[in-house]
Amino acid sequence: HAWGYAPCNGPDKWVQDFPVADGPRQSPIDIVPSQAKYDASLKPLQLKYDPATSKGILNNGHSFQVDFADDDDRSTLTGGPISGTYRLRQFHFHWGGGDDRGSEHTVGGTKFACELHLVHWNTKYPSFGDAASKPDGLAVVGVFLKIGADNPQLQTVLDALGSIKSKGSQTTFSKFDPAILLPPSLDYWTYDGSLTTPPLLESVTWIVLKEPISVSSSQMYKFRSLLFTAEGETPCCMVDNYRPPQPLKGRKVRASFQ
Ligand SMILES: NS(=O)(=O)c1nccs1
Ligand SMILES: [Zn+2]
Repeated sequence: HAWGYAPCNGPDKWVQDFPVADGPRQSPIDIVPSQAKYDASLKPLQLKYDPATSKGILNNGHSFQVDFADDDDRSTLTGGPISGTYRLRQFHFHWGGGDDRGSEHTVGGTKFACELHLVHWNTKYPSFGDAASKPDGLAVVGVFLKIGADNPQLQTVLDALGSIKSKGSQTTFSKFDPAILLPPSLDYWTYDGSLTTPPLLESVTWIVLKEPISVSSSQMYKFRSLLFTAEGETPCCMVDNYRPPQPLKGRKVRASFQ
C-alpha cells in the first residue's frame, strides 16, 4: 500500500514509512516575502539547457516527468545559491483538482494552480541516487503556474499527455528545451529543504522563482486528465498531487532581489 495523495496514503501518513517527514528541513514551505532577507552575495541563476538531452516523458503514478540525459554537462544549473555544477535530471509538476490549489510552495499563504520542479544533482557526486542522500546533493528550481492566459510554451508537453494517461506509461520526448518554460525574470527565494515526495530526503537547495508563468484553465484540464492508476485498475484522476507547506523550524529564506 505504497504512498500517494489519498486520505489513506497521503502526506499525513507518509511519516509512518518515512520518519524524516517530521525532520528539521522539510519541504515545501510557505514563503513570506517580508521575512525573506535580501542577500547581495547571491549570484544570478545560470540555467544552460541543451534540448538534445531531453529523452522521454513518463507517468510515474504520482506525477509525470520529462527525463534528461545526465551523463555529461550539456544541461546544467550553476550560480545562484549553489557552488559547483548541478546537472538537470528531470522536470515534473504538481497541481490541484481545481484552479484554487495545486502548488506545493505558497507565497504569503497564496496557493497557485500548479508548480513546476526542475530537478538537478551535484556533479561532485557520482550519480543522482548518490547525490540525493547528501545535504548539498540536489537543487530544485520551482516555478509557479498562475491561472491566466493560455501558455503556448506548455503545449508540446500537454499534447504528449494523451499517450501517458496511465501509471507506468512513457513515450519518447525529444528536442525539448525546458528554458522555454521559465519566466522573464530569474529573481528567486532560496532555502535548505527536502524532496516533497517520499523518501523526503533532506538534500535539496530550493530555488523558487518569484515570477510565475501563466497557464489557462483549459490547459489545467489536460494535467487533470492523467491517472494515478495503471491500465486495468479502477481509474483515479491524477489531481491534488501536492504536499502542503511544512514547519520552517528556524530556517531562513533568502531573496536574490530587493
Ligand atoms: N517534488 S521534488 O522535486 O521535491 C522531488 N521528489 C522526488 C524527486 S524530485
Ligand atoms: Zn516536485
